Amino acid sequence: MLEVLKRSLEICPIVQRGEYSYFIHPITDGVPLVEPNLLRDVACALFKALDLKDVNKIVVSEAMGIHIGTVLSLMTDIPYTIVRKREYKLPGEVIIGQTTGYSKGTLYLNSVYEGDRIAFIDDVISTGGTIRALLPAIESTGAEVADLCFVINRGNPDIGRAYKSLVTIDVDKDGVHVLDSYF
Ligand SMILES: O=P(O)(O)OC[C@H]1O[C@H](OP(=O)(O)OP(=O)(O)O)[C@H](O)[C@@H]1O
Ligand SMILES: Nc1nc2[nH]cnc2c(=O)[nH]1
Repeated sequence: MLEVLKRSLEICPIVQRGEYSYFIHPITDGVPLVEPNLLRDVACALFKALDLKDVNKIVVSEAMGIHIGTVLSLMTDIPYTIVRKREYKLPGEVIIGQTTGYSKGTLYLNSVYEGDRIAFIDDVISTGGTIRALLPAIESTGAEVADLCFVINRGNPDIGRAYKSLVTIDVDKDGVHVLDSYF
């Protein structure tokens, strides 16, 4: 398990965004091509790694949490909501400031309510800025984040609580180096 993910990371291209070495990978970018066997590898590992007991909703973030949220939802029959970069002004919408290693923006959380037990998944964690902003926003609704798992962990940031990652990587100008994996 995770051999397909690890191999795909070791061969993925890097581009410089200023000082930031940005890896380009099917799970985090949708390019190069998203191969079905990679999606299956990731979906099965997420399903095995996450504690989904009594979880009634999956939360993912736009854009690249969406394909992994879709496959996990299909496997588990648990519905999911997407934290969007667009405002809807629906009742209960939570507005969240997002800062990553290379961008700043605003996110909008909908469809999470008091009493929900949430599994949060995302394609990558890097500075942890996004999830540090998202966790209190989800909890402000009265929901509980039961478990959270990132497919790729680059940087291993402290987010104030335990979290899971399928693979931990280091990135430099030469490429991606896989340091650790959950399975
Ligand atoms: O730990 P952080 O430094 O906050 O980085 C992680 C965030 O970066 C990526 O999203 P991005 O904002 O690039 O949006 P995208 O999914 O639309 O590419 C990823 O999906 C996370 O949400
Ligand atoms: N694709 C991609 N997404 C990221 N999100 C945070 N860092 C990165 C990165 O280096 N590559």
